[in-house]
Amino acid sequence: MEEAQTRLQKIGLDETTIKNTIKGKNALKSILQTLDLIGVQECDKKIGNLLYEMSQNLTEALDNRRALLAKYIVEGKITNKLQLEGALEYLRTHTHLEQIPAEDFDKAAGVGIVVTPEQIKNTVAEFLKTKQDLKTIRYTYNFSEYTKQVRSLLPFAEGKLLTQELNQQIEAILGPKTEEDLKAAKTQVKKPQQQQQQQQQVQQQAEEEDDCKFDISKLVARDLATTVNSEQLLNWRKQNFPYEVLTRFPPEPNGYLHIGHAKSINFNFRLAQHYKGVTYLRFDDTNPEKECQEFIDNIKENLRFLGYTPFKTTHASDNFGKLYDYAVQLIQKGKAYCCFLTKEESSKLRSDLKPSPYRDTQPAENLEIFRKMKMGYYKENEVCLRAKIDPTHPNPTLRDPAIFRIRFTPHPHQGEKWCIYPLYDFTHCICDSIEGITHSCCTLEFEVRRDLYYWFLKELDLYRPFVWEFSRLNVSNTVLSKRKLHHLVFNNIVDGWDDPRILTLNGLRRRGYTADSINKFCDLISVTRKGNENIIGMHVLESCIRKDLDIKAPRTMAILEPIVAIIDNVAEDFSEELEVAIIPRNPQKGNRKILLTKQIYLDKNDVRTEDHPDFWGVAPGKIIGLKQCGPFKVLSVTANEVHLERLGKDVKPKGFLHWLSVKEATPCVARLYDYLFEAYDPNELDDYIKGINPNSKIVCSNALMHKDLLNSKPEDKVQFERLGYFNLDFDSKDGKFIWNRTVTLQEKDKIKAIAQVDGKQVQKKDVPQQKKDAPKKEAKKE
Ligand SMILES: NC(=O)CC[C@H](N)C(=O)O
Repeated sequence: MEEAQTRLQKIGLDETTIKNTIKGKNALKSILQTLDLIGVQECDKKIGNLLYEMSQNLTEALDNRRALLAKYIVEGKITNKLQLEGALEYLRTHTHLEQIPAEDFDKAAGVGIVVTPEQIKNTVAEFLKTKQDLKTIRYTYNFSEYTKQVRSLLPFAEGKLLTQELNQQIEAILGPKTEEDLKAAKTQVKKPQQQQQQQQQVQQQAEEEDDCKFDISKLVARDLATTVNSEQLLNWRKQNFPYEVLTRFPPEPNGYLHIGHAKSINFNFRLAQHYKGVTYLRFDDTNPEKECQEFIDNIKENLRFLGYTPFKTTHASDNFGKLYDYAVQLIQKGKAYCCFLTKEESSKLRSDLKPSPYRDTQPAENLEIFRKMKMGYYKENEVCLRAKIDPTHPNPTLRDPAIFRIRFTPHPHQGEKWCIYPLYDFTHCICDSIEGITHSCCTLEFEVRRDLYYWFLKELDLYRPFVWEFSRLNVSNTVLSKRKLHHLVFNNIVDGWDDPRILTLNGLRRRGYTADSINKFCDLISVTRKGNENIIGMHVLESCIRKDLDIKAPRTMAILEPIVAIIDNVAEDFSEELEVAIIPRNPQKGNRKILLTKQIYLDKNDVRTEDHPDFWGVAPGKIIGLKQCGPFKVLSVTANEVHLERLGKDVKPKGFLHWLSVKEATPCVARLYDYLFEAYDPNELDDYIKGINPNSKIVCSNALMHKDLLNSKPEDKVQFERLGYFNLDFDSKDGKFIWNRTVTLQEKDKIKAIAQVDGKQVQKKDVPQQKKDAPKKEAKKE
């Protein structure tokens, strides 16, 4: 490993990349293979990074192009990531070519397009002429927006040069920053540290644009440039579909949707909307053994929940008749044959790159067998229909893949009509084509299948949509693969498909995630072709819901583990009505009333019989605050009772606790959730189950809530002060209230590092020791 590290250092990779590469075994193998292939020991950082990027993007199908790409990089023909992406894109769409035509390839990779400093200068100058308000808004202009816009004018220019030039010219126009400018910047962002951070982020973002983050317009432009359809086919599409952009979301109804699907839904719908086009929901229902109505209904419901209305809902299975006819056409053309090999025999031949003995059966005979397959004449697996492509092809998906097979299983949407079913690859492209889809977007695992997709449409002379793959979503501390989710559900490791700890859309919804927060998350992570290995931290998702609920969720109080407290210095029948804002940030939502009485409940977690200097909660002799009603002195504490004395308002306690009057408290249950996996990336473990967090669910059965909540309905959301945001569970009925904690008020790590007591930062030592998942100290001042 040390040797690997030195080698990666010598090509100028940064330490984090090196660390991650060594961890991800495949990543390391790939870059070392590249270096070995071209015999490079040491090189410029820029070349090293490009070689690295290239190696990470080589799929199996492109492995034979490694040398070509490496040569272009080392020779300085490919000098940035945008060019590299162009080159890769070309190779991906031309895997069938043995020899790559240099001229076409160079064009695709932008070889020879040198953007001179002169050009950059002129373009920036032209661009700034269009910004007439710059002199008025001065340095408060939107840096990231500006960068993005110039960048789109000169896509092959080097990012850094471009931003440098932009900064220089702006300074030349505005002159150096005046005191006024500095003030304006300060009022824009309050904390200088935050401002700095933001600027850094923007800078980073601008640099990352070099990574060829595809935005929607680039995607469409590329489509137009590479369009391959004949005029006739384009006309056919134009006449039948009035939308220039038509996308689809094509789930197979064999499971529940998760956050990764939300990414795809969000992308497909937004892409179409952007161009005033529409999106279909298509059930990719070719496998009746795994599909059922329950999943179909659930997918529809999830789309509704997320706020998307498909222009049409279609079923691949509605095209079974057409697919049958297309298969007949292929047979007639001599491009498909019936194959009687067993599964084992055929996979052996396929891995040995040998042809099937049935490959040369004549079309007439194949037609007859295929007709008999449809009539139910053969048994399951006795025979299948295969496309006749190339048994020796380096891309295994092109080695005479099966396209129709026999299954005597009724279909959830077609009933008993069919006993032969088309397979995914054959079905998907034809359905896309029939539906006039312009952009067929899917995750990168499907990349190897793209050539096959194009092959069918070419042979059948059908309109060809543009296929574009994006990287799959990975989120930390959880798993998203269908197989792993199935395992968790069927082994009762979680409580069903809607367990609030998993990221199925039903789970998220039950946890209390709103559609807005999920869509916001999808916007935030954006859609790129960058490697499938990227993991988005769970905290990103959590911060989306926190922000959303901060402005939506009414504030109230609850107690997880009650203990009675008595205020000694007030009368037996004392009661004081306090009026407080429902959502402090949103005064329009009005006020709520709470009652302070002689007897109240506190949370046991905030109470100790013995004091400790690090502790600021309830302990004998302490001064504490109660939310909304000021300071109290703790007179005594026993295991089940606290005595307090109310103090005058001029005393300033360190922290404020949540409480409930015994007159206003009513029973409820609170479920506190934590990450389902302790491991950041459970997929990396030999056995991902070992990464499970044993304390991911804690149920507080004796909790209390304010009685105002007795009218709550499932899916109502509240903030229990200091405890977090909670969602009323679907199981709440017959007077039983179950609250699921959606998220704590502060990020896990931050809770550990600092705590703010009513707006004031306190040192770490002031923070009480917290048990895992114990109620956390509150972050924000209300
Ligand atoms: N091309 C694709 O987007 C693949 C869709 C496929 N039905 C799936 O659910 O994974």
